Amino acid sequence: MASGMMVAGKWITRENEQNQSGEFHEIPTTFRDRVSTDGSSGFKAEVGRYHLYVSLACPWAHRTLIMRELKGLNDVISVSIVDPIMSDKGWMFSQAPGAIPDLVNHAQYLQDIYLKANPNYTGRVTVPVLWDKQTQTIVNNESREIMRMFDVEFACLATHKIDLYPRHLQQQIDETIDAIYLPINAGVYRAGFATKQAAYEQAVSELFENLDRWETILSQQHYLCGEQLTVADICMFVTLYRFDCVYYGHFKCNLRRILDYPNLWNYLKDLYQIPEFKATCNLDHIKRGYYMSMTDINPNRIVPKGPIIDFDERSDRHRFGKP
Ligand SMILES: N[C@@H](CCC(=O)N[C@@H](CS)C(=O)NCC(=O)O)C(=O)O
Repeated sequence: MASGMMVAGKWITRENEQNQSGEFHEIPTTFRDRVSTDGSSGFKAEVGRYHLYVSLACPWAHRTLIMRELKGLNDVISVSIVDPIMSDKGWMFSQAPGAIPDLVNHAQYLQDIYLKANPNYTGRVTVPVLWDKQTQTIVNNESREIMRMFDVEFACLATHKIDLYPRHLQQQIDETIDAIYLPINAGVYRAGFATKQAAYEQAVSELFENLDRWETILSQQHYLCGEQLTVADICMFVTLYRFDCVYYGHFKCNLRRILDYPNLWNYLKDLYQIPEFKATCNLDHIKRGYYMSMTDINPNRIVPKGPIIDFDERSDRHRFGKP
């Protein structure tokens, strides 16, 4: 997706992440500290201390925003939203509709934040980023860990007492998040960024086999881990929400649309209609973010007008009762 990365604190145009077989591989993130309720990790959960940098286009960042909304942490953790279109220096702050400039560090580019945390930084400059205003550093830039921190470590400061990682389901939730990651969440990218036919076909086959499997599971239960909404559903939602508008066309994931799966489609609408989910959804940022930033696969940067999808249409998930 990106145009470049940092090497020893310098921005360079990045080599593609495909290997010899044309398969796409993610480079792992590097800031892996942790906020804790009691501060024993060196980063205590406190009101106003942390800032979250996100892109509304990015599904990984989207997960953390949903968690922040669902927990009622909006007054505890401040947020900046980058411009939807990636610049040739990576993510950029702007006054674009739906964007929120960096009022904490007054940076122009997200790379400035990484450099502030580590002037010799080597790696990708990705969202989400959780920034500590007190020690002036990045605590963590891995969405799954940030979600967990918001849910568990910030629970004492949260205004909504919802538990999205309940103790009795933890193992099942972790297994579910792992199970959907490679074939579904990353699977769409593996298909979209494949540079060899075989790599593309492999990714698409695995993706749809897994969507078929979850379609069956969701015909029998309300959520991925049973009758309770959990963090695993947030992980699934961010991919399903982008699917028909972006992944189907732009990433060639076109065996079926989510609209063609009765259970996945109703599950998606059901989640979207939860106000805290809806508040984080911005199809304009998503469509322009993907179609205009990824010029390798869409060189003319044309953003399609459609499809027309009514995410507000009534969902049939009430048949499982109230959550
Ligand atoms: N493992 C990371 C992945 C985050 C990620 O890949 N973010 C993308 C946007 S969707 C990004 O910022 N890419 C910029 C780049 O690779 O330079 C997470 O889950 O937090």
